[in-house]
Amino acid sequence: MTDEETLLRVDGLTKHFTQGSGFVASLFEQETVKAVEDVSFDIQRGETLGLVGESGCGKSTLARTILRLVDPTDGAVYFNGENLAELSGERLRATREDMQMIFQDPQSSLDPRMKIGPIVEEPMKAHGLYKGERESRARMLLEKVGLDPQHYNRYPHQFSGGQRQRVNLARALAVNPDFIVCDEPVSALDVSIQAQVLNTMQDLQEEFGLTYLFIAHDLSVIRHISDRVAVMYLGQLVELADKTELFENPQHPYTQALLQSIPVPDPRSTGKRGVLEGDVPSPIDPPSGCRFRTRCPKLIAPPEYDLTEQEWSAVREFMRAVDRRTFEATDGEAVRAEFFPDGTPSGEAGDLVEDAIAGVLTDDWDAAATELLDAFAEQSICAKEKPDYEVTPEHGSNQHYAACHLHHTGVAGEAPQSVPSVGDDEGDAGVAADD
Ligand SMILES: Nc1ncnc2c1ncn2[C@@H]1O[C@H](COP(=O)(O)OP(=O)(O)OP(=O)(O)O)[C@@H](O)[C@H]1O
Repeated sequence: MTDEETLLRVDGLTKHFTQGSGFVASLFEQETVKAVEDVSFDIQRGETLGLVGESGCGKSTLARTILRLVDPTDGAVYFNGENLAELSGERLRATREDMQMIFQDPQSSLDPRMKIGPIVEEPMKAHGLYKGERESRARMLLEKVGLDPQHYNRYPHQFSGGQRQRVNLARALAVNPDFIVCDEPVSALDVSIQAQVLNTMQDLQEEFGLTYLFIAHDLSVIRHISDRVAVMYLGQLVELADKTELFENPQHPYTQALLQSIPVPDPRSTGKRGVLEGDVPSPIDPPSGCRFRTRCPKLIAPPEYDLTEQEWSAVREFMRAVDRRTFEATDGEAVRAEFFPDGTPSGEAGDLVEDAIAGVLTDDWDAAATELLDAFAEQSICAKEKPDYEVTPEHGSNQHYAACHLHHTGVAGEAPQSVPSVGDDEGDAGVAADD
């Protein structure tokens, strides 16, 4: 891809929030929420980059930082090759016109006292554009987004949720932008009308040559609209690939878990769905190395113990169960039978496991968990290094980024598996087609 094709370049973008301010807060150690950490990607002209991740993983903060609604802690955003931080005056004003945003809640983003025509005209006025032709442009845009231009004088409450989001679309288009950040634009809408609004957005993209950064937590929505997909976990990008590549050949265990947790409408399917274990850690003190490692079913064994895959799997399960106190510990034999039916490992690893079993039997869960985590989890490459790998794609030729150490050449272990496709190629599972 040439620079000509790149509309937006995000380079090492980082946003930390420091809790509390003022004199009293300054007397205490301040907690820093690491909401976005070292995120980099490009968006090509005319494409839709889908950004997906669980609630709280930093999607909105990333979007707001890209648009400079909040200042970044570190990193840079280049739009049309220009560093946004270095723009001022007329260039900054013109760039702000080119970058618009649509939010999740179509109701609260529309002033209930204003008619929809003037709502659409508002950005034109704010930017001093289209004088003398604002009303005709507003009517034209209402029609383009699928509304009746005759409804120019109606109020937002006279429209359905889907129609109100269409008003928002018309307003975002008012100043003829190149780039629109869409932050969960259909999440608040009934599933039955989501596909209609998404289809309109795709039509508008083609007609107006738009580029979208499309944020959603719903993978079926992401699959419907995206050309490429970026997956975010706890403030960081974990995977980025072409849509087909990401859905058919996911390489990060977090992406795989997300895909496996999409409900499949098949009553015969009894397979265990990929429900993620444990809670998302706090962004105030995120795990070192790979932030997903504390929940990762494929955490890599520390090399020093020379465990078989089966032994490591048992140790990993036991370590997590002790940490989360998910079992009763009254009898050592019962604990061994539950976690190590083939016997505890030999050597140092086995001694550590036996120590931990003794610990939980005397109700010293914290010490047992700390010992196991320090000896095993913290010694894994997953805890020691930030993963950063390019994978050869199986579908298409675009870059496939996967932040998982299973792609490290020195790592022996189970390679990430692809998961079954979750729908047809149009990817409309869960998104109905009618307005
Ligand atoms: N102004 C702020 N001050 C402190 N922490 C914040 C602020 N804004 C966001 N955060 C924190 O940053 C993290 C990321 O939040 P963000 O809203 O970006 O996530 P998200 O993925 O968009 O979630 P959702 O889908 O629920 O909106 C969260 O832990 C959140 O509590």
